Amino acid sequence: MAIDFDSFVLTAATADLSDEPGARGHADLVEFRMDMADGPLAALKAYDGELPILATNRPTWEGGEYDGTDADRLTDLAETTAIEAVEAIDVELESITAGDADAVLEMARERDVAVVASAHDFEGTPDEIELMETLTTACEHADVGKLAVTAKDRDDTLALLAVTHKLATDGNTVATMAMGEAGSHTRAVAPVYGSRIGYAPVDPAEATAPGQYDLETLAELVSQLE
Ligand SMILES: O=C1C[C@@](O)(C(=O)O)C[C@@H](O)[C@@H]1O
Repeated sequence: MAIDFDSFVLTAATADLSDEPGARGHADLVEFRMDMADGPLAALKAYDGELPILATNRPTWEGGEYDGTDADRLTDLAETTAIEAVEAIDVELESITAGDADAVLEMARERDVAVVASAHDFEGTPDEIELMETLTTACEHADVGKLAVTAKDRDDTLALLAVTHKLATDGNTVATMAMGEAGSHTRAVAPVYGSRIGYAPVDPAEATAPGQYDLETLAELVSQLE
């Protein structure tokens, strides 16, 4: 597998691959938000940047912008695994547990592409037991289990950090972040507790989730806290 997540991977999230040169100085990986892009497969095939790619094709039902059928969405995602620069893909945990993602998972495995199984809560932060269950299930199905919640206060962020710490110290590869203003600091702090992916836009005006820092700021904060 070309990319592993054995240490923290700073990821520049974008819908425009021409952002990549601006990300090189700080990022290890580019998350290409196919669902927010025009002609995403053609853009990926034409990509000649230096950073490897994590391909994400987020549906509207998981907070993204892809509003076609799930079968088409996952077929497009599967197609990206044949592209040299694509070293990881993001698959929604809900698609995985429903059995809808079997073909894309199999393709990724065959082509040695890493899988991030992701779950999002755009409304709030479930209790610690539920966070633990969701993230554990995500870890069971993929190389990285990812959980993004929406924090309203410090109780929420602490619960997320506690679960991150528990699962990471048990040997799981996790990525966590709390969205929203109250959660911003977790983007810098969660890596200290074992989170292995941090997402940030190259251009702060183009954030892909609420509460993100820009790439340069996140790079600086994470390196200071290490
Ligand atoms: O799932 C995630 C995490 C994220 O939502 C965040 O909060 O940084 C940003 C998304 O681009 C990415 O796909």
